[in-house]
Amino acid sequence: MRCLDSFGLHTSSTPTDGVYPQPLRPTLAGQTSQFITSTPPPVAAPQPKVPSPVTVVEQAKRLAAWTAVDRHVHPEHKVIGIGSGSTVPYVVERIVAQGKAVNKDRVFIPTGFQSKELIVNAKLLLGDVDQYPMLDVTIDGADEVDRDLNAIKGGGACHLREKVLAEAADTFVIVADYRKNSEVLGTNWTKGVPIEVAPFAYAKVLQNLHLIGSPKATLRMATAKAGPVVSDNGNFVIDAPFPEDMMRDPYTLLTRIKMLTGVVEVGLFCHMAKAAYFGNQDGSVLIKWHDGRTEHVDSANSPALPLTDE
Ligand SMILES: O=C[C@H](O)[C@H](O)[C@H](O)COP(=O)(O)O
Repeated sequence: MRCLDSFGLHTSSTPTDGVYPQPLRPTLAGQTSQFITSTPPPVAAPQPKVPSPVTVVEQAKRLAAWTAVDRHVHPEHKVIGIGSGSTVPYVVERIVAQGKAVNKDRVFIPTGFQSKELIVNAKLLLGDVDQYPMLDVTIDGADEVDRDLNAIKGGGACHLREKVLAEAADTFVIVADYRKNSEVLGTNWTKGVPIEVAPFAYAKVLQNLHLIGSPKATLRMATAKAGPVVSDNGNFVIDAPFPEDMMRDPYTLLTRIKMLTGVVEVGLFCHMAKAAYFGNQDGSVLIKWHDGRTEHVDSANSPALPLTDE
């Protein structure tokens, strides 16, 4: 059943005063209680199950992913790139739903450890980009996308492989929830541009970044390990926030950072995506195309989704 209309509009299930009857207090035998002698208070109707904010975001991710797969992963596509992050599992979910027959002679290329696990666990055929350097389509998430479809990627430190697979694909498509849709990069994603660096060069690159306009650039530290985050390629990651005027021209910024010796790859994806799909809170999907067109798929035409707490 499609029931997306209540998406996110009522997010609290905490009873408010007056909604639920007060509990009856135990009474001594023979003693009269106001609750027993007076008319019982009205009993509130059962509350509909409403999604928590987390579920609304997850449903938005899933809507974007499913819609993008429906439109861009066709039966004739045999080599498919699978990106990284929390939106991509829904991409794999929808591809699996296309059926065993269509998937049996497809090969799936991961952008890192996480997507490799997704592919293997879904019992899809795993390949690598050195065997398949030309992909039909790559679908991936993003940390933020601007009005020209430039994207910040690398919040999960996967942007080197992600960029290789995006560039190797005939079609590169971004899937995300509504929070990632911006006019200018750096508006919502304020942690900075992820920059993968050769470990021995990190201090020198940090100095360079401070000088070119990111005084707060820092080495990304691990949270469940002492020391820095180490990428799937054995490198370190720097997060470099830049002022808005520099973020307004991400391609120039990308080329400046990439010229710093020791930088392996920059999490700015400029002029790469053909389309970006954003799942919205109301169950609709906004599609931004590379040529500036936008398209709005309303909830009635979006793929049907179960609205359950997951
Ligand atoms: O390195 C990680 C990737 O660039 C992800 O695609 C990006 O962080 C978006 O992830 P999510 O879908 O979890 O927001």
